[in-house]
Amino acid sequence: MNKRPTLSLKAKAAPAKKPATPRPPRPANRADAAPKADAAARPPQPPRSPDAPSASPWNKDAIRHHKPREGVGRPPLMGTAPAPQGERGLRPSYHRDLKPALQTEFKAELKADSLAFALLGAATAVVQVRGGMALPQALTGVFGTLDATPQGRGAIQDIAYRAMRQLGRSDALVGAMTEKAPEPLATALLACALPLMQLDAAGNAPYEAFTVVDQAVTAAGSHPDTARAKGMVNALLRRFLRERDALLASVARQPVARWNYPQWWIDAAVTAYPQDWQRILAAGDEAPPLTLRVNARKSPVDDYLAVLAEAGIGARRIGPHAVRLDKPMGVHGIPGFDAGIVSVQDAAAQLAAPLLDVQDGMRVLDACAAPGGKTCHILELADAHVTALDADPRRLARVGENLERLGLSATLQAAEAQTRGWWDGEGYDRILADVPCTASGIVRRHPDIRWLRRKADTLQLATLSGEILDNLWQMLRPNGKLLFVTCSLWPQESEAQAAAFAVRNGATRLDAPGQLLPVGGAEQDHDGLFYALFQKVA
Ligand SMILES: C[S@@+](CC[C@H](N)C(=O)[O-])C[C@H]1O[C@@H](n2cnc3c(N)ncnc32)[C@H](O)[C@@H]1O
Repeated sequence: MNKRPTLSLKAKAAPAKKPATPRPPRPANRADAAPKADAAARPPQPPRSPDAPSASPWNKDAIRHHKPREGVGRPPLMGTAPAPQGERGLRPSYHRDLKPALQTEFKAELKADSLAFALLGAATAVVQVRGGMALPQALTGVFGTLDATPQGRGAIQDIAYRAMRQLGRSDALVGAMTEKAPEPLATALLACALPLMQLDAAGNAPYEAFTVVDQAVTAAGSHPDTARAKGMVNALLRRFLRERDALLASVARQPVARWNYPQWWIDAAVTAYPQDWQRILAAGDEAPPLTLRVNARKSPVDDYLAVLAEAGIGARRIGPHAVRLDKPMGVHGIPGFDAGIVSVQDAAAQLAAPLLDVQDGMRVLDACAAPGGKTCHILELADAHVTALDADPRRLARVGENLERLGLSATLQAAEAQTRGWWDGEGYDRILADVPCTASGIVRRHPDIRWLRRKADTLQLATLSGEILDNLWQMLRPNGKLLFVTCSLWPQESEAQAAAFAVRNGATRLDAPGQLLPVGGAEQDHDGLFYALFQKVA
C-alpha cells in the first residue's frame, strides 16, 4: 500500500534523479528589476500561467491524432476553463441579461501605458466573460485588438483578475448607488475600477483613489459605448470614495457581495463543508502563491534554492520537489524556467506523480493530460513509456511544448478518454485520470470560473467522468493502479464518484489524500484537489 503523502510538505531529502546541471545563468529580465512605473503606478505583471501559450515550436511528428467520430463526440470539455459555446457545451451560469457590448473591437485613443487603457481593456474582457467566454480567451482577444505591450497586458490582466474576484461586491455597490443598471461596458468599467479603490488587510490600495477615478472617467470618455456614461462613472466613483465604509458594510449583508460567488456556489460550499466553507470561499478570493516544481532530473532542490538566493529571490521548500516563491513573478524571469530546471505547479498537484508510484519501464496512460503538468512530473521521476491523451488538440500541443522545454518525451494522442478507438489494446501499468470537472477547487487561479459555471454542470461533468473512469479501468493491467484526480470541491464529482466507481468495478481502494481543502494559511495554501487511488487486484 502506498504511503499517504502529506501536504504539510516538510522538506525531505530527495536525491536528484540525474547529476545536477550547471546552475542557470542569472537572467537579464529579473522580476525584481520592476518595470518603470508610469503615472498610473502600474502593478507588477502577474505570473504567466503555465497554461499560457508558449512560443516554442510544436513537433507534429510526435503526435498521433485520432479525431473523435463526427457527430457523436461532445465538444471538448476543459478541466480548467469552460468549453467553447457549442450546442452541447457548458453555458455560463451568471445570468444578468447583460449582452456583450457590440464594440469590443473598438480601439480607443488612449496612451498604451495609462491606467485608463488598462481599465478599458480589462472592462472589455469582463463584458465578454459576462457573455460566457473564459477570461484567458477574452484577454487574448483584447490584447490582440488593443495591440497591448507586455506591460499593458500585465496591467489589463491584473485588473481583470481583481474584477473577477470582487464581481459580486462591485455589482452590489453599483446597484446600491444607481437606480437603473448602466450599460454593460460601463458596468464592467466600474467593476474594474472599484476593486482598485479598496484597501487590503494592510490598509493599502493598488493605486491612488483619485487616479483611479480620473483614469476611469478618461476610459469611459474614450469609448462610444461608455462616452454618455462618463458623468455617471465620475459621480459614482466619487460617491464611493466619500461613503466607502458605509457602502461596503451595507452590501456585505448580501452573501453574493460578501463572498463574491454566485448564491448556488455559496450554498453548495455550506452544504459540503459546514465547518470550512467560509475559509474556502475566502481563500478562493485571494491571488494564489507561485509554487515551482524542481525537475528531479536536473537539480536537487537545495541547489536550486541556492540559485534563487543568489538571484535575490525569496523562496522556501514546501515539499519533496516543491518550492514556493515569496512573491509571484513572470515565469521567464524565474531562474532556470526556460532551461527546464523548474516548472510552475501547485503544491497539491505535485502529489499526483509520487502517488502513482511509476517505476522505470512501465506503460503509463495520462488520460486527460493537457497542459501536461502531471505528465512531465511523472517523466521527471521515472523512465516510463507515457501516453499523454487529451480531447483538445490545441491543449495537447501545450503538453508537447512543456515536454520539449523539460527535455522529456511521451506519445501524444488527441482523443476522448471515454472512447476506445485510439487504444492499441495493450494494457497500462498505471493510469492517471485527471478528469474534466467544474474546477471549483482552483478558483483562485481561475476566478472567472465561478461566474461561468451553472449548478447543473456538476452533474453533467460527473456523468462524463464516470464514463471515462469505467472505460479506462478496462485498459488497466492486473495489479495496475489508477489514480483518479479532480480539481473540484463538489463531492458529486469526487468522493461520491470514487465510491460509486469502486462498487461498479470491484476496484480495491488504496490510501490517498481524498479531498484537499484549499483553505489558505501556511500549511494549506494549495489548490482544492481530490485524489482517490485504485488497484485492479489480479
Ligand atoms: C484538469 S485538466 C488536466 C490537467 C493536467 N492533468 C495537468 O496536470 O496539467 C483536464 C483535461 O481534460 C481534457 N478533457 C476534457 N474532456 C476530455 C475527454 N472526454 N477525454 C480526454 N480529455 C478530456 C481537457 O481538455 C483538459 O485538458
